[in-house]
Amino acid sequence: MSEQRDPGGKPGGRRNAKGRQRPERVHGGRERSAQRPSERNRGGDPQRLAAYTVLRAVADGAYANLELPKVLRDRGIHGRDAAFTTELVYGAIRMHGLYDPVIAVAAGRPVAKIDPNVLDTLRLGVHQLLAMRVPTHAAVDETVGLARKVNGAGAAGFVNAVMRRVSERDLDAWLAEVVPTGELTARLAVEQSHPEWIVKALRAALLGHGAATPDTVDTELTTLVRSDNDPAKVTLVARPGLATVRELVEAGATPAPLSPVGAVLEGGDPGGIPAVREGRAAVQDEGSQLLALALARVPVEAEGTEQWLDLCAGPGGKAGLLAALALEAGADLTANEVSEHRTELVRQTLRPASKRARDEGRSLVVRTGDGRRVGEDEPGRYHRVLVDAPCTGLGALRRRPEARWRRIPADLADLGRLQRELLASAIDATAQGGVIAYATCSPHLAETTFVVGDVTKRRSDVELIDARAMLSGADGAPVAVPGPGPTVQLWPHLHGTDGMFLALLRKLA
Ligand SMILES: C[S@@+](CC[C@H](N)C(=O)[O-])C[C@H]1O[C@@H](n2cnc3c(N)ncnc32)[C@H](O)[C@@H]1O
Repeated sequence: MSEQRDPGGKPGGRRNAKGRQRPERVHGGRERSAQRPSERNRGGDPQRLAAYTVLRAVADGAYANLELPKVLRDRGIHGRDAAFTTELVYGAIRMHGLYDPVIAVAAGRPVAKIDPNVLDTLRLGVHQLLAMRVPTHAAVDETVGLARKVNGAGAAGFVNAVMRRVSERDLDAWLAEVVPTGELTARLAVEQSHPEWIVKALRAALLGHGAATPDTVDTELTTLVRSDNDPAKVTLVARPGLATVRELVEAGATPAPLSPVGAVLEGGDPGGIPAVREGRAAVQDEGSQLLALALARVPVEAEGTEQWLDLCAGPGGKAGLLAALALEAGADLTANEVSEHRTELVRQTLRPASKRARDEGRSLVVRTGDGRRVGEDEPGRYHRVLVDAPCTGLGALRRRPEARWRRIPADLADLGRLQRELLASAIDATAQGGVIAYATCSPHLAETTFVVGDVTKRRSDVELIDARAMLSGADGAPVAVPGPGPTVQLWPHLHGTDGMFLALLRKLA
């Protein structure tokens, strides 16, 4: 959980020289306003109102990472105020697996019996009380003000009572109250706010990928699920031949710890960097960069121009890097995507590379199509094929706050079928001696080693190669990956990347 100060404070209150809100009275160590909540701050402040709006949109199916920037832009919320709103939104969504039991105790009723609109207001308030450095009086008063505006006067009284009860204890005391005793997975599910099936799946994945032993798994699992609640750093990729890491460093970033084409932006808007604005560089997780680089590094002998294929390319992050690498290598790239909308996003991403491809007489094709048909339609045509398969995204939970609550175990069955079909099609589409990279942003065994094992055991025209040997860090040294190989699993708590999986397969006769 991160700490973020309240930038706004209470409208109309006394302020110190730095513009900070001054408490009217200090009461038993807690700051309290002299007015009753019903008389104070009747409207809620713009940041909390914006956060509430995003939470309601997410409840209706929106994605926080898409909705929040829109709301911030529409309401003219910038700088520290935008950072405060972001922390409210991400924290309240991520952590409601912990906050809901707290709210239930404080309200004296299960959260299922609380109006969902009011519950979202309370989640925002509880996040301020238990995880942010917002003074108690401001957290209570502003949440009551927000409730009055968006939930009505009756609800505001209830919100006031619940907030006051929550504010009577600190985080440790609430953890002692609501975290169950017993199995670690059940404890972590509440303490670190994850559905328990995900905690169990991550435990199995740590063991199955060789990142933990039965002796170390409890410690590794605790660190891993904690890291899902830490905001991911903004990592940039300098697409080779179009931008350089140096250019990004000169714009304020620092070289990334792992990826030779990566840079970390500690603060500020990536869109303010010319290379990013022009599509020569982009925001991209370091793990994704390492995977695309690994596929490009595998030795392949091809007659004529190498043909590269990104089978599931939307929205185009890896295709953007692969296109730049293909141009550097004198290869052609086809980027395929089943959804028309996402194909358009790939097209936009590849615009700078497409221009260069045209200038150099290279082919860079972006098209819409079902990847499951490509093997049959274009057998043996490609020399390097990426299958960045649709998956549960359990390795990227820190980026998508609502994802953990949307996924259900049943998703694995449908995804597993699609993943197997896409991988089989990719193998069919690969020329003899060519290489296939199967990747997911999930470490779940059912989407990673089980898929690769099932597909490879049914066919004799493919063999696994050591993906670890193709993973080279910023200094040229191998990236340390736990486990016996030949597949690679990256971990947020070990590598600071998304939890990306990579298997490399060589096509035989
Ligand atoms: C994990 S995402 C790929 C991310 C992408 N490689 C990137 O780095 O931006 C998986 C993509 O597969 C697409 N997809 C799903 N089913 C597909 C199919 N049958 N054929 C091709 N693409 C498919 C999804 O629409 C989604 O865009």
